[in-house]
Amino acid sequence: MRIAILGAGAIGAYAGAALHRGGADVHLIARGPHLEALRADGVRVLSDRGDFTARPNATSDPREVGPVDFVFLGLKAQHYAACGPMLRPLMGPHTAVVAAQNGIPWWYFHGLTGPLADHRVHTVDPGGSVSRAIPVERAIGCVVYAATEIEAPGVIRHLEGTRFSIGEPDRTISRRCTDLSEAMVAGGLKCPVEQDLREDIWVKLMGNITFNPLSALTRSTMAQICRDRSSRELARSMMNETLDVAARLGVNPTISVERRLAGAERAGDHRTSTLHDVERGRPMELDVILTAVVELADMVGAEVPTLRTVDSVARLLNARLTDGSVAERMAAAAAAAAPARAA
Ligand SMILES: NC(=O)C1=CN([C@@H]2O[C@H](COP(=O)(O)OP(=O)(O)OC[C@H]3O[C@@H](n4cnc5c(N)ncnc54)[C@H](OP(=O)(O)O)[C@@H]3O)[C@@H](O)[C@H]2O)C=CC1
Ligand SMILES: CC(C)(CO)C(=O)C(=O)O
Repeated sequence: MRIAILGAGAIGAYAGAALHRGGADVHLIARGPHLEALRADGVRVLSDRGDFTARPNATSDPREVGPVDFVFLGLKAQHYAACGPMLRPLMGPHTAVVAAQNGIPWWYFHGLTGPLADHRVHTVDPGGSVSRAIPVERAIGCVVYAATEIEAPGVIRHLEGTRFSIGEPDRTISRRCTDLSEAMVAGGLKCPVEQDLREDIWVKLMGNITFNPLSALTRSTMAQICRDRSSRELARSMMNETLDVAARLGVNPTISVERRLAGAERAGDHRTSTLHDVERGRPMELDVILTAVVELADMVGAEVPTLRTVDSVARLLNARLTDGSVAERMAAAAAAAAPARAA
C-alpha cells in the first residue's frame, strides 16, 4: 500500500512513522529544517509506549512521489484550500484522502439524505475552495485521539492516545477504510472503522472547541483551565452549547460534559496544537474548530452566547497573528524563551 503524508508535522509524521513500521510504503511530504532532519535521520518517535525510529522516504515535492493509494492530510485545515497543486500529483483514479483535522470537516454534510444533504459550511469551505482542492468523494473522515508535538526537527513527542477513528461520509463500511485500518493497526495504532463518524467528530470537538482557543488566549494548559473554578465553568458552558448544536443536527454524543472535563484534566500539562501555533506566532486553526460551530448554531437556531464571545476574541487574536510584524515579534520572543524553558 502506497501512502503519502502531505504535511508530515506532529500528527502526520507520527502516523507516517507508525504506518512505515507496519510495512506500508510511506512518503513524507514536509519542508524546511524538519524535512532535512527527516531525510537525514528518519522520524524519531519518543513515547512512553516505546521510542522508535522509522525511515520512510521524505521529500518536499509530491511529483517525486506520484499516485498513491491514500493521502494522509497532516496539514492544518486553513491550508486545505491551497493544497490542490500539492495533492494533484498524488492522485490516481482511486486515491482516497484522509484528513486528520480537528473540528468540522468540509465533507460534513456529504453523503447525507434529507434537507441538509450536501449543505456547504461556508466557514470551512469558503466559496467551495476546499471541495475543489479535495473533492468530497475522495474524503475519508478521521478523528484523531492522539496528542503529539514536534519536539525538534525530525523528532516527534507522542504524549497520549493512539486512536485514529475513520469513516466514510456516506456511512458505508468501505473496502478502502478496512484496508487503511489494517495498515494502521499493523503499525501499532488503533483504527476503528465507524459507520458514522459524526458522533466521534462532536465528542472530540467538545474538547477542541473549548481548550484549543482558551489555551491559546490564556497561554494555559488543559489541566490549568480545568483546575481554575471560573475557567472550568466557562469550559462547561462552551461544551453544553456545543452539545446543543450537535443535538439540533441529530447527533447526541453519549459522553457527559463532566467526563469530558475530567479527561481533559487528566491530560495534564499538555499544550494544545493551537497553543503551539500561537507560541510560534502562527495563526490558529480557528475556523473549523470554533467559527464553523457558530455558523451551524445560527443555521439551526441555537443560542451560543459563550461560543460567540470566545470566537470573537479569538478571531481578533488571529487577525493580529496574520499581521506579519506581530507574528514575527511573537516568533522571535518564543525562540528567545525556548532555551530558558528547556533549562
Ligand atoms: N498535534 C496534535 O496533537 C493533534 C493535531 N490534530 C490535527 O492534526 C492536524 C495537523 O496538526 P499538527 O500535526 O499539530 O500540525 P503541525 O503544524 O505540526 O503539522 C503541519 C505540518 O504541515 C507542514 N506544511 C504546511 N504546509 C506545507 C507545505 N506546503 N509543504 C510541506 N509541508 C507543509 C508544516 O510545516 P511548517 O511547520 O514548515 O509550516 C507542518 O510540519 C490539524 O488539523 C490538527 O487539528 C488532531 C489531533 C491532535
Ligand atoms: C488537545 C488535543 C491533543 C486533544 O486532546 C488536540 O486535539 C490538539 O492539541 O489539537
